[in-house]
Amino acid sequence: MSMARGRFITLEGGEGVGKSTNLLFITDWMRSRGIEFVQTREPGGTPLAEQLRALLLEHREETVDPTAELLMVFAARAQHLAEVIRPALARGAWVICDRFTDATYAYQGGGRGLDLSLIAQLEQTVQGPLRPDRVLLLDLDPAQGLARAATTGAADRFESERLDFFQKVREAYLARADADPGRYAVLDAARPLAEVQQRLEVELQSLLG
Ligand SMILES: Nc1ncnc2c1ncn2[C@@H]1O[C@H](COP(=O)(O)OP(=O)(O)OP(=O)(O)O)[C@@H](O)[C@H]1O
Ligand SMILES: Cc1cn([C@H]2C[C@H](O)[C@@H](COP(=O)(O)O)O2)c(=O)[nH]c1=O
Repeated sequence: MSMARGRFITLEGGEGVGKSTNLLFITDWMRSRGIEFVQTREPGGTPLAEQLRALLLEHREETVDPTAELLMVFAARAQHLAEVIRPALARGAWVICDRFTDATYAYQGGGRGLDLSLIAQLEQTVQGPLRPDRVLLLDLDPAQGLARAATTGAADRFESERLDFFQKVREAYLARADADPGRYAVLDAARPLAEVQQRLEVELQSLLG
C-alpha cells in the first residue's frame, strides 16, 4: 500500500500582508479535512533555528553584513529541513511553512541586493532538489503592509527598513512568481479578508488528489 504524498506549501509576502491571519485559515482547512500537517516558520522551526531567528530579528549596534545575514538564514534552514521539514514530508504529512527560500530571494536578493546566483548556489547545497509544491504569495503595497504591521507590535530589525527596501522585496517576489506561474499563486492582500480566503481555498483544493 503506498503512502499519500505530503505537500510542501509556503506562505510568503512582505510585512503585514496577513500571513498570521491566513495561516489560521489554512490550518483550520487542513484540520477539517483530516490532513496530517506540520505548521512551521522561517527563520525558525527548531530550537537552534529559533535562536538564529532571534539573532537575525533583534536590533543591534553593529550593521549586519548582508552575506552574514544570508548565511545565518541558510544555517537555520539546513537545521529546519533536517529536523522538521524532511521528516514530515517523508511520513506523508503536509508542511505549511510561514516563509521559506522565496523570502531569501526577496529580502537578501531584492532588498539587500545580493547576487541571486549566490542564493541559488546555497539553495542547491542546502535543499538539493526540494522546492515548495505551492507558494502562496500575499501581495500588498508595502506602505499598506507596514501600516497594518504597526498595529501588531514593535518593529523588528527588518520591519525597521526604509520603504524602498520593501518595494524591492515586493518586486523580487513578483518577479519570481512571474517566472514560474505554475508553482506560485499571487493573492491580492488588499482585498477584504473573506475574498482572500476564498481564493486561498481554491488554491488548497487544487492540491488535493
Ligand atoms: N485582507 C485584509 N484586509 C484588512 N486587514 C487585514 C487583512 N489581512 C490581515 N489584516 C489585518 O492586518 C494586520 C496584520 O495581519 P497579520 O498579523 O496576519 O500579518 P502578518 O503578515 O503576519 O504580519 P507580520 O509579518 O507583521 O506578523 C492584522 O491586524 C490583520 O487583522
Ligand atoms: C525566511 C526569511 C525571512 N526573512 C525576514 C523576513 C521577515 O522580516 C523576518 C521574519 O519575520 P516574519 O514574522 O515572518 O515577518 O525575516 C529574511 O530576510 N530572509 C529569509 O530567508
